[in-house]
Amino acid sequence: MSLLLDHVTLTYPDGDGRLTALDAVSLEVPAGSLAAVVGPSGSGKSSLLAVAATLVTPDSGRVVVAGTETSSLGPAQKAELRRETVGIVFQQPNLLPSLTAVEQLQVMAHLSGRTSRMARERAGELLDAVGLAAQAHRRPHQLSGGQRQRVNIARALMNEPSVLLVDEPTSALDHERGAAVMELLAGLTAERGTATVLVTHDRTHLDRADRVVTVRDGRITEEARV
Ligand SMILES: Nc1ncnc2c1ncn2[C@@H]1O[C@H](COP(=O)(O)OP(=O)(O)OP(=O)(O)O)[C@@H](O)[C@H]1O
Repeated sequence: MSLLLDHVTLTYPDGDGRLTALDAVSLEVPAGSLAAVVGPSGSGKSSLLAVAATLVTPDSGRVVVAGTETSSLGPAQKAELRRETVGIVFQQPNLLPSLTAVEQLQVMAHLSGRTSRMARERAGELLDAVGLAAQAHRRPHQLSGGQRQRVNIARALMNEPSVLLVDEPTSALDHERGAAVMELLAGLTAERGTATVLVTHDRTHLDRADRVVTVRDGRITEEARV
């Protein structure tokens, strides 16, 4: 299931006028593919992710998440769609300090009404997939920054999302750990068939993306393959 933004325009109030954060942006990300979105600060990257996540409603244009056209959905339906089909990896892991890695993942599953057994099995499988099987019972302060980011990624995959939205995943990591996280995201995208959008201003790891698009002043342009 893919993600489609079709001529999406988003404006914010700006003094007496409006600031155009996204200007007729179109982007289609097929299942199993990773699109990197790069651009300078203030270009509209976070706005693009927020619209794709259905957290912000655009002024015009269509946002189709895993086959569901979102413009006619109410807030509760959007929340349900997000819970069921969208995984979000924020820049800062925002892990709960008192919970172990495996518990961070189990919390997600409980929120969507899965049984404890299903949650435990899936959490274990995902921690293994991100290379943290041995750290499953560690709390955030017992993990490195790179390991915390891996827990963050595994947590976003708990509910088997069709669409994975990732915000600056490598910005707090050194080069080697950043490269490993990108490698992991590309691998998970292909294995699990997510339509992944990764926003970054760090151009160092873009070779792992299937495609790279640039946002500048709210407009999107496709780059030649890196
Ligand atoms: N809630 C808001 N209200 C008003 N203007 C906003 C709001 N959010 C973003 N903007 C403006 O919209 C434009 C795009 O911002 P956005 O955060 O999407 O860019 P960005 O590329 O993610 O930047 P950064 O890399 O710094 O996070 C900027 O001019 C920003 O100031």
